[in-house]
Formats: sequence, C-alpha cells, structure tokens
Amino acid sequence: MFKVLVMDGISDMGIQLLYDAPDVEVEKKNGLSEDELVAIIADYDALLVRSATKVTDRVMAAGSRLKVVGRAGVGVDNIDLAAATNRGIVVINAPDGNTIATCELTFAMMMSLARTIPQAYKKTIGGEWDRKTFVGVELRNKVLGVLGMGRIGSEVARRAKAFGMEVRGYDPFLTEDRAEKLGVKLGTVDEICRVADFITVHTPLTSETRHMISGPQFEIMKKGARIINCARGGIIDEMALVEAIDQGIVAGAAFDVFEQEPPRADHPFLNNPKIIVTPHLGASTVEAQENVAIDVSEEVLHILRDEPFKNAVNMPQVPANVLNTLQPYFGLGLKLGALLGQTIDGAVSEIVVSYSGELTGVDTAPLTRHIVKGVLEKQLEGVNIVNAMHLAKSREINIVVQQSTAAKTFTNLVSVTLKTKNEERLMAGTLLSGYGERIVQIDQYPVDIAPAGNLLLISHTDKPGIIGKVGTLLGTNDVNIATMQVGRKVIGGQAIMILTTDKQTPTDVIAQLEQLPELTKVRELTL
Ligand SMILES: NC(=O)c1ccc[n+]([C@@H]2O[C@H](COP(=O)([O-])OP(=O)(O)OC[C@H]3O[C@@H](n4cnc5c(N)ncnc54)[C@H](O)[C@@H]3O)[C@@H](O)[C@H]2O)c1
Ligand SMILES: O=C(O)[C@H](O)COP(=O)(O)O
Repeated sequence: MFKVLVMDGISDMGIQLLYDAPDVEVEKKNGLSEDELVAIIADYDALLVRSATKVTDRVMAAGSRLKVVGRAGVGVDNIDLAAATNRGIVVINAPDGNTIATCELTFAMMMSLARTIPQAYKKTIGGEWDRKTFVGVELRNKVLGVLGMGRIGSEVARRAKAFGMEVRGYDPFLTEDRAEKLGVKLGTVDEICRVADFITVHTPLTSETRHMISGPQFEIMKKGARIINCARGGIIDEMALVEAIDQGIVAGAAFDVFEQEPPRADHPFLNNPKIIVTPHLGASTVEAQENVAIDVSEEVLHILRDEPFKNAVNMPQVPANVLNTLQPYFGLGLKLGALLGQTIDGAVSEIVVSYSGELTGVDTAPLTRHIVKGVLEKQLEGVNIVNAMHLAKSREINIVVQQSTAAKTFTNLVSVTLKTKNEERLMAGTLLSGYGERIVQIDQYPVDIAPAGNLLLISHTDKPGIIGKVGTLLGTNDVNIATMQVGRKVIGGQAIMILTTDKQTPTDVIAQLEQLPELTKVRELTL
C-alpha cells in the first residue's frame, strides 16, 4: 500500500483519484512546520504540496520511502530540486492547470489598476461618495508589455488584443513566428519599459529575472506606467518600485506575490494607496485547484506504480511521441546495463552507448538514463532514473552516446561498452518482433539469449571437453542447465559460454568452476 501525504489544502475533488485507488492510502495535513514534517515524512511514499510547504533537503533526507514530491501548481521554488535529484526523488508539477486562473487574475489586476476599483470600494463602504478622485484610464489603444511569454503570458496577450491593446513581448525563447501568430511585437525589456502603459511579468524567478525591473528600468519608464506582478515576488524590485511611485514615474502597481510571503506588517506596499495587493491568489479558483490536483494525482499514481510519467521537473521533458518510441526499449536498456555491470571488476570510467537502426534520429537520452541506472544499481544504493546521470557524473564516469545509421543485421540495436582501467566489455541487445528482448552480442561474440532468470557467463580457452566439465560440475551440484551457448572467433582461442540455469548457482559451485584451469572468468549474472 502506498501512503500519500497531502498538504496545503489541495482540492479534495482533485485528489479523488488517489482516494479511489485501491493501492493508495491518503492522509491530509495542513500548516506543518519543517520539524513536524521531518518527524512524520518517513511513513510516506509521496508528498503533495502547493507553495506553502517548503520541501527542504532535511525533509527529503528524512523521507526514506519518498519517491515523489508532487507540486499542485507551476512554481517549484519551494522545493529543493538539487537535493531531490541527489536523493532520486522525482519532483513533478502541474504546469497547465492554473494558467487561465492566473491570466484572469492578471486582467482583474490590470482593470482594478486602470479603474482604481479597490480604492473606490474602500471609500464607498466607508460612507464616502467620491466620484472625483477615481477617474481611471481605458485599456483600449494602450501598450501592454508582457515580460515572459509562456503559458500565462501568451494567454494575457491574447486577451489584451481583444481589449484593443497593442502588445509588446519579451521572452528569449519566443520565436518571431509565434510572436506574429499571437499578434505580439517583440522588444527588449528596456524598449518595452520606454513605451508600455502597462507592464506585466510572467517569468519564473531566476538569477536572470530577479529584479528584471529595477532602478535603471524605472528611470527610462514611460511616465504614468502601471505595473503588475502575478508571477513571483522579486522579479520586480519592490523598493525601487515604491521609489518610482513616489517620484511620479509609476501611476500604480498590483502585486499578487512578494519577495517574502506573507509580507511583513510594515511592508511599504501595504499602506500605499497606489498599490493593490492580493495574497498569492493567482491559482486560487475552484477550477484551477481541481485541475492541478487531478494532474498531479495522475502523475503521482504513475510514478508510484512505476508507469511512464511526463511532468518531472528534475528530469528533462520527453515529448509523448519520443516516449512512445523508447518505452519498449527501457526494459532492454536496464537489463543490458545491469548484466554488463556484473561482468566487470573495478570502477567504471566510461560507458559508451551506441544506438543504431530505428533508434537513430531519436532523442535517446531517456533510454541512456535507464542503461546507466542498470550499470550503477548493482554497486550503489538508491539509484533510479532521476539520479542515475547525476550519480555517474559525480563519480566521474564519462558517458559517450553514439548513433549509427550504418546498415546492421538488426532493425534496432543497443550496444553498451563498459570501460574500467583494466578491461572493456561489450553487450548488445535488440527487440525482435515476436520474440521480445534478446542479447545478440557479448564482447566480439554473436549470441542469442533472452535476458531473464539466472545467467552464467564463463570466459574460457576453447579446448575439447570444457563444455562437458562445466555441465558435469553443475549437474552433480543439482544446477540444471536450461540453455547453453558458446562463442569463439578462432578454434583453440578465447571463447565464452553463456548458460541459463533453472536456479541460482551456489557460490561454492562458482568457486569450483573457477578452479577449472581452462576457465579464465566465471560470473553469475542476475536480474
Ligand atoms: N500568482 C500565482 O498564483 C501564480 C500562478 C501560476 C503561475 N505563477 C507563476 O507565473 C510564472 C509563469 O508561469 P507559466 O505557467 O506561464 O510558466 P511558463 O514556463 O509557461 O512561462 C514562463 C516563460 O518565462 C520565460 N522566461 C524565462 N526566463 C526569462 C527571462 N530571463 N526573460 C524573459 N522571459 C523569460 C520562459 O521562456 C517562458 O516562456 C511562474 O513563475 C509561475 O510560478 C504564479
Ligand atoms: O506557481 C504556482 O502554481 C502558483 O504560484 C500557485 O501557487 P499556490 O498553489 O500556492 O497557489
């Protein structure tokens, strides 16, 4: 039974999938401190959070069963991603579910700024009928600058067009083609600051976007501009903004997010009549909360059940078509890595993976991760596809990936070579239509083995009687041979023998085999 801890008031309707799952037990808790979370997290396989819970390295270190942290929302700045990767914990988010909610809040903010609705409301309910102070501006024919043209920024741009606004966008990853389709004119941050009547930010908070709008931008800003931040506190320099308002450069600002949340009671935004604030409500609609909780629950179930998943934040994204092509090879890759890893002694210094046939032209990185996981898992604890590459890198294992279009006997071939200081071994496998996974080459020898069960890999000198000696020794020790193959390049030269046995070969029998003078290496390979 998988145990899932759900925090931060995530929508019950959205996590119904988890409640309904026969293999999942759900517990809901709110407002736990880091210490309280550390004290209980060892009981859970999955942790679901919004932005309130800080998932620190300490929390993950205590989560000995933790496989996945699910963020019911977009931003993962409350989760220590590097620590999660290090510990092999998958972090997933729900990037699409709250786009519209946040876009609509941005518009609500923009219209509130244009028409000073919160200020007018406050006076009116206070008994004042003030029709002179609150003369607003229209959105039509105004320039809107959108910094960050991803999901939310693009939706904001679309709606702004419907309001008759001219939209200028800045996003280093936005192509001219897409900008044209959205009806957005591209510009730099400074160009946008000079001309925009409204500026809204929709980037993540990164070292590049921190204080993206600060003193120098306010200096060149069009007089009377209005600023909106429904993305992340810190993208706009809060103190510089207050100064720009005091200097009459900025006419008003609307913030849903703060550098520190909740802001201190004496934060200068909280008593400034030109600044509208909300308590990080961008994603807080019934629909968005259901959407993100459904998305994250589906992904958590996939991860717990070892099924393919797509929204991992601490692993590269894999497009669905690529995943579909690679999926059948994951098992083969894992087995090739695991078997080969057991054939060598000493530290691996290099893993060379070569793909050919129908695997060429495909982004095979996810398959390489499975192979590396296979190689490392017999030596290291806690290796998984999230941390395999990271662990290899931290052990200075060089990973070389090659793709070859050269015509081969097989329609697809995955070949893996492991190198240590003293030796080099190769194993290649293929997916044969109707037969499934086959190992078709070990070192320079062609073979045909189904990678399953108990395998004995024996390197020996090709001499008459060796096969008989091995068979007799195994037979007298009650180890039944299911299949046997031998490979050699020249008569009397080096050769290999691969046996599949019905049960594991006891270690003392392996020791007896090793005593046979013709055998140079005996390895039991298990999966
Ligand atoms: N207020 C809320 O409750 C709320 C709700 C949802 C999302 N958000 C926040 O809004 C932000 C955007 O969300 P999204 O779903 O649109 O994300 P997204 O990933 O779809 O879009 C972000 C965009 O920012 C761009 N970008 C990155 N670095 C940039 C830079 N240096 N300059 C300009 N653009 C840059 C990216 O290319 C991308 O297009 C995120 O930080 C998210 O956490 C806040
Ligand atoms: O990044 C997000 O998805 C938003 O900031 C929403 O955060 P929340 O789930 O805590 O409302």
